[in-house]
Amino acid sequence: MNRLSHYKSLIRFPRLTSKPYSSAPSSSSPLSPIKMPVKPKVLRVGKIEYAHEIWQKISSLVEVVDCESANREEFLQDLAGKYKDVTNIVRTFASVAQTGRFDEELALHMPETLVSLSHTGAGYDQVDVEPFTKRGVQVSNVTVPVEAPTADTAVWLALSCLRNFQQGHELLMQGEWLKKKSAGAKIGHSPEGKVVGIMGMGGIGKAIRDRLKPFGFEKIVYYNRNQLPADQEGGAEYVTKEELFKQADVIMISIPLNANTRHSINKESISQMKDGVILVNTARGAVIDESQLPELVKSGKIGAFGADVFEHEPQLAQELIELPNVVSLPHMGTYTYEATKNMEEWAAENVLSCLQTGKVKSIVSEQKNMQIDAKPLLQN
Ligand SMILES: O=CC(=O)O
Repeated sequence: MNRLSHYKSLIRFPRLTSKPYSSAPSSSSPLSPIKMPVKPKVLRVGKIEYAHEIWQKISSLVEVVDCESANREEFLQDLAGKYKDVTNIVRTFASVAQTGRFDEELALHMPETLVSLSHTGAGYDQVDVEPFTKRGVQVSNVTVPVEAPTADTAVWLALSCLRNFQQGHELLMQGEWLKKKSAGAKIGHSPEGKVVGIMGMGGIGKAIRDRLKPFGFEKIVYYNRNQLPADQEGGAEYVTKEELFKQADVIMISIPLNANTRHSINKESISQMKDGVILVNTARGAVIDESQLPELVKSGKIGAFGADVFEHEPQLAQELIELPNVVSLPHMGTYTYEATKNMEEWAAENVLSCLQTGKVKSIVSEQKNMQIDAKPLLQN
């Protein structure tokens, strides 16, 4: 018999009202169960490029629909219409162009049947977790598959910045090598004697640390909300943020974007850094107040800036990216076949886990204490 015909009652949240949260439980309290029979239905928002095998499996178990809403307005309408009974949503980073951010407004329009929202990426700043928590919706992101490719990108940017490789390449393309009989770029620096400071020692920060170690930097220091247990520090030294700013010649930014970190790297914090500091950002553009960067790079306070992410991407501050000591990439941190496939599979596994156990596999940190009355959506 088709498993779809067996469905289980789910923990649910209060019905929407004009003040939907007034009686909603907090993230640390149990959700009030409203029993409701639900037939699992997964909504995919954004294109699946490579993870076809696992989606075939999910499609054999439950109904899977692809979001066809042309824009946010239509999506809001469709959530009350053709998507009114979805139980799980999986979304991609690029789909923000289709639906806009998953903010409070979207959370309030989500169907009551929704159990989980899975983001296909590490950084889930496009999702405001709190309103989804208040509605009892589990939010998951992708962790492990993102770490190595993002760290590779960070290392490439750091070396390019240290050695002025981008400037050398541009001069070569302009025929300057032949004319000048020398590289023509500003003389670079070796890792020798330099201190690396890693801001944010999560999975990506650790992967950056491990990749930079063999290059021969003098020391790697890190700042994190909490010091890691000694066996996880991997030879990096825990310091305060101020101490990191004071010591580091190369600062690798690997912190999530949220209300606390937005613009946390700004003129004031940069003034605490060494003159000529190299800044590398593979996190999110908006953790830096980008408007202040051109002046700081031109003055030499920032020796070089390497970035895979920009505050208003894909819109770019032309004045910034045209500077010879700014190395820029169009958000390519995980832009490989393998990483994309692994990330898509991880997000799909979150959906599958929720269907089979009632719990997503990698819940976001804000929801770690959320009590989940896990009931599989699928009967085994
Ligand atoms: O930017 C990439 C990600 O957040 O995974």
